[in-house]
Amino acid sequence: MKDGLLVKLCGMTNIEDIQLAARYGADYAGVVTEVDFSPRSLTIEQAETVFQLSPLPTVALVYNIAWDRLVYLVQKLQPHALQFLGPENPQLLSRCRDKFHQTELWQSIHLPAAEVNTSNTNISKTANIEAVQTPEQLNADRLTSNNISNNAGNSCYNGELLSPEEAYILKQVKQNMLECYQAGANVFLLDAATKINGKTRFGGTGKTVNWKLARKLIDASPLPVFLAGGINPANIAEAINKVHPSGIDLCSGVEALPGKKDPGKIKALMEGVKKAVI
Ligand SMILES: O=C(O)c1ccccc1NCC(=O)[C@H](O)[C@H](O)COP(=O)(O)O
Repeated sequence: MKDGLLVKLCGMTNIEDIQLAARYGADYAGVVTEVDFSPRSLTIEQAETVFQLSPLPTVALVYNIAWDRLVYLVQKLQPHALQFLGPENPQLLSRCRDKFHQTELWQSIHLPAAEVNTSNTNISKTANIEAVQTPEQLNADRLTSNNISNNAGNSCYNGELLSPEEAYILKQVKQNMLECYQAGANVFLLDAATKINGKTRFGGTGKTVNWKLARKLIDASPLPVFLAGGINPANIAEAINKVHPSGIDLCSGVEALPGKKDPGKIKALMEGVKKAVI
């Protein structure tokens, strides 16, 4: 990875937007690939030209993709990195580590959206998953009130008081990050999971995460961590200064409409980055 604060602009659907991002100094272009719940998703076939022509290192974002299709994706698109949007899956990371030697493995780590009041009652209304059935959804499961209620009592981390719910999430997420690191992950991205229209969304939500938790996870992480979730030109400097990430990752905050970037917003964002890191 490069030195300095890194910028990944995500949800790219066309080469013009990636060229624009490169001109303004972004470091990575993220393309959501075969994710049916994203309005910005491209099929592998649609993404081919974008990956071939990209002036920036590309990150292919996937969710619950079949193994054969993933192998095909890597052969066809040859991304710089694969980013797994699904809940942490050390077995999958290990399998990819063994198979794809040239490809970095990036893992999204989901936290509740910041405006979610993490009291038991509200968590069950907003971040709880109504049908937690598969092992892949364990990440979402850890946000549920049942889990949290077993961990009552305030905890203190680095002198700062955390609510019982925050302390619970911190402990669980640190453990998951450790397992992913041991399985071969190269980068983590902290992003918001939130319910929109009754469905839990694992990214592209425009919602910020709990920055206090994010900072603590970054301080404890053995790997570089990007901060994602609801970052935009107006809050970028504060995000960098408060959270100290290795990089930032954003999508909707620099869009004119879903899937189309806004040059003015990208320019304003990159100016904010420069101001914050000087
Ligand atoms: O961008 C999407 O449409 C998307 C949908 C589902 C999962 C992930 C998605 N994007 C992944 C990203 O890396 C985004 O940059 C990240 O989630 C932050 O999005 P935003 O809050 O809109 O900046």
